[in-house]
Amino acid sequence: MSIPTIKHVRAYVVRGGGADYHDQGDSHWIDDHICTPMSKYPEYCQSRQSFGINVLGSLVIEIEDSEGHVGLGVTTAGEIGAYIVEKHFARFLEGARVTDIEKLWDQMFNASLFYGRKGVVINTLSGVDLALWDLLGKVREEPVHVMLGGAVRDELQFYATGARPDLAKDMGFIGGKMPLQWGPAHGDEGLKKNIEKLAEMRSRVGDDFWLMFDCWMSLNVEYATRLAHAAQEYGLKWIEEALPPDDYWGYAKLRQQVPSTMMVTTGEHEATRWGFRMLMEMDCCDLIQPDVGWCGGVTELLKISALADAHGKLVVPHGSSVYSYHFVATRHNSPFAEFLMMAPQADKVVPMFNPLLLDEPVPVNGRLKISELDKPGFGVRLNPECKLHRPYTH
Ligand SMILES: C[C@H](O)[C@H](O)CC(=O)C(=O)O
Ligand SMILES: [Mg+2]
Repeated sequence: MSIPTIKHVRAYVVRGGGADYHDQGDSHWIDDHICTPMSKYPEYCQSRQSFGINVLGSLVIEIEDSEGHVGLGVTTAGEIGAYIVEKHFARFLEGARVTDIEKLWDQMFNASLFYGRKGVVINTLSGVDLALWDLLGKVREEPVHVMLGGAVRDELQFYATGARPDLAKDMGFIGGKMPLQWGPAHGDEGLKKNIEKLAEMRSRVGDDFWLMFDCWMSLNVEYATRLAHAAQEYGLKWIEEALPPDDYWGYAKLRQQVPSTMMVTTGEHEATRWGFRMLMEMDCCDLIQPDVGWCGGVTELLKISALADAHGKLVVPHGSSVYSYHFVATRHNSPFAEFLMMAPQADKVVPMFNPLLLDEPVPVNGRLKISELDKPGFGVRLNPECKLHRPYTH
């Protein structure tokens, strides 16, 4: 039997939505006064785009094999990522067999260790890894979830992230995660407004619908503890990413201090098995949220998930649409998935990577049948109407 080899690697940049889902137009809930570590500067408080949350843009990676199959991966890494793929990672990929995913991951990681480890370099590596899994699926004519061992359930169930949990409930989701709007810089008055918002949502959705706060790295232990206790009365299910990702010590303390009925979650800005090992061994949280496009790709997520399983932690990946769904379908310790509401008013279901991908499945009534994922690879293709820019070649 002959195994195809990788012939060409190409990296493109695209603006406006896609993998960089913060790169939206005006009047979008995702850029409307969300609390961040930059909120202490009044000039960067109202809009995350004002401090550059959308500065990277989407990175699109195509990996073509000797038989003409093309694997596609996308992530948030823009032009920096395109440079790394073309000028550095391509040397390992071209000429390798399409099955060499584990070895290629190791080579890309170790070769970039001196400037990488986390952040945009691992985002880039993740995007390449997704393209490799997509390519292998196309060669084998199998969905990624089949290659990962097969689905353990018939359908996925989703909670929604957005400004309108009440509308998410009407759309069939099991819960709604709201961005926190006020942080320590806004004092007691801000904390009161956060709780008022939660109370209002609780009154709209009733007792049984999950409500969560996404704090996007912006609090400190003291504030997060006070917020958690004040939110207990309104049944907050979890407090997410309350602290900066490097504050493992703070997370460990916070987890001890929140009400016992409330989960502490984090991990969307964490990367690799070593980063997650810190979160787990220090008992920082109850549920981890790796983003498959940022944590090291599917190859690394499998290791992170096995580690989490052994520590009794749930794994509910951050966003990332089909790239998460194929994984969540196959894991017992990933009982549900996230859906990020990309409609500007969070009032309807729009594909998360809109407009970049075609054939991207979306939840219907808060659920997605695994059979919707039964296509080779990740089952999505590039929208030809999106303008791709290839800033570097090799
Ligand atoms: C809403 C959050 O601030 C962020 O944009 C998305 C996120 O952290 C999540 O989906 O989780
Ligand atoms: Mg989050």
